Amino acid sequence: MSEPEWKGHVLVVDDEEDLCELLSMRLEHHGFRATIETTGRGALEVLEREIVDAMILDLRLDGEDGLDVLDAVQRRSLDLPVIVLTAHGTVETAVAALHRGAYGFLTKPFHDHELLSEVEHAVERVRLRREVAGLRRIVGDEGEGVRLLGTSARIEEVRERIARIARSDATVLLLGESGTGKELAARMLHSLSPRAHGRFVAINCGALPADLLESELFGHVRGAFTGAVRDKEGLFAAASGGTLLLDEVGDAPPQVQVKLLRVLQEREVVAVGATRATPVDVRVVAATHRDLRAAVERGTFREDLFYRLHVVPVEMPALRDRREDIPLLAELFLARAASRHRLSEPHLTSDALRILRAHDWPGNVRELANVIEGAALLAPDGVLRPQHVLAVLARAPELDASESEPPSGSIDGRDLARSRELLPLREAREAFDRAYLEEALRRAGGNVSAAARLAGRNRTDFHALLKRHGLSPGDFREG
Ligand SMILES: Nc1ncnc2c1ncn2[C@@H]1O[C@H](COP(=O)(O)OP(=O)(O)OP(=O)(O)O)[C@@H](O)[C@H]1O
Repeated sequence: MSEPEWKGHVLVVDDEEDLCELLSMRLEHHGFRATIETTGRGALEVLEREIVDAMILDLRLDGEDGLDVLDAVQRRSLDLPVIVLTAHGTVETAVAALHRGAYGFLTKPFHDHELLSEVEHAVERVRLRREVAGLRRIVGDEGEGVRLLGTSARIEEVRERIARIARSDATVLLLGESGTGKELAARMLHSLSPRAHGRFVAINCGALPADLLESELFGHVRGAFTGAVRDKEGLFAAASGGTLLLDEVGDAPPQVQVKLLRVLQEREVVAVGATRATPVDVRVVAATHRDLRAAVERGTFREDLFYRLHVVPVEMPALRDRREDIPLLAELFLARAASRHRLSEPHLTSDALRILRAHDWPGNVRELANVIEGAALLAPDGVLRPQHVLAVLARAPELDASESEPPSGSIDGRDLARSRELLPLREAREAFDRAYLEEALRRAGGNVSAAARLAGRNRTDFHALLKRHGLSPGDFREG
């Protein structure tokens, strides 16, 4: 069953439980989902695991300084509007809160309409900010999604840096693990640069044998080698006036490294078999997930090329180092999966979100997008629950191409146990059992007796288990 459409999610933090209840009832009456917390710590935990659109914070919490809580909240969620509650006659505290970044304040006692008007404005503002962060474009609109999404300080820094360096023609080196968005960053750089009207061309330097890569990059003349029956333009020429991304540059073979160095130094290319150089007008962006300095030390990467490329390095943060972006990205990838697979009312439960936040994401944003899409397909009603996420995570090795673990079709508990933030054992067991039962049903094509045999249980027991987990064998039958 999906939850009703809320206008926004408001976190109410006050040590007076009665007031919390009252506020929450009023908010819910006006279409907002409300979550109550009575301590600053509890509030921070909610922000860790859920998407919150606005927060109402009493500055006088039992044993805690509300302003400290405000600071901690802002460090964690930069864009969250916080409305502070102050007692009558403490305007100074309210002003101090505004100076420290609070969005607005309400003085007790306040009217319903004051509360609503503050909350509505705050939610509207956060929506706009998130849209500005490029969020809207990704939903059902992948082709044009050339912005790095996220509201964490880390990704905002990267976005700002890219916007700043886009104007120049300097060579940029994008560093970061696989799936962190290096190619997307390169596209964004291109689209913000004066070369945006030119072409963006990308090549993976690790995917082709040396000779072929060389002729792809620099072109060749007729007769340069057997099979070169006519002149061929290289990618440096094809990207003229635009941007060329040398992806996985750390994997470029030595003979190509020499030639790349020459292009960067001389700004001209010599096609394979040619005698004359041709000038090029290309901005070069290189990307790698390797530690290039270490490669230089090992002697597998040229030091002179390293310095040429390392003019403007940009480090793409790993997803586990900006976990606060996970809820937002997850919601967006879910919306995207739902539009692609025509799923109605997609929704992520807070328990599922907790698992997503706890996972280490070796395959970064790409892995998150894949896991969400996989889980969305497992969730018949579009509501992503822990078992759907866990079932996909359990067969995740194929998601990260750089990991060499053999793919496995089975569910194992490592993902549960590996999570930094452990689930309570009971919840983890429940989630595992459910995912296991689903997998058994899937393998048995919805046939209960066969699934029970696979699970080593008798049919009656197995039926009882299915019932307990609300699973219906019919959902797993072909067609
Ligand atoms: N911040 C982000 N916002 C939205 N989508 C993102 C973000 N980062 C990555 N993605 C998406 O994740 C996927 C992987 O990103 P991308 O291909 O740019 O990573 P990469 O670092 O170049 O990976 P690799 O090193 O494996 O080539 C893409 O579909 C990309 O659109």
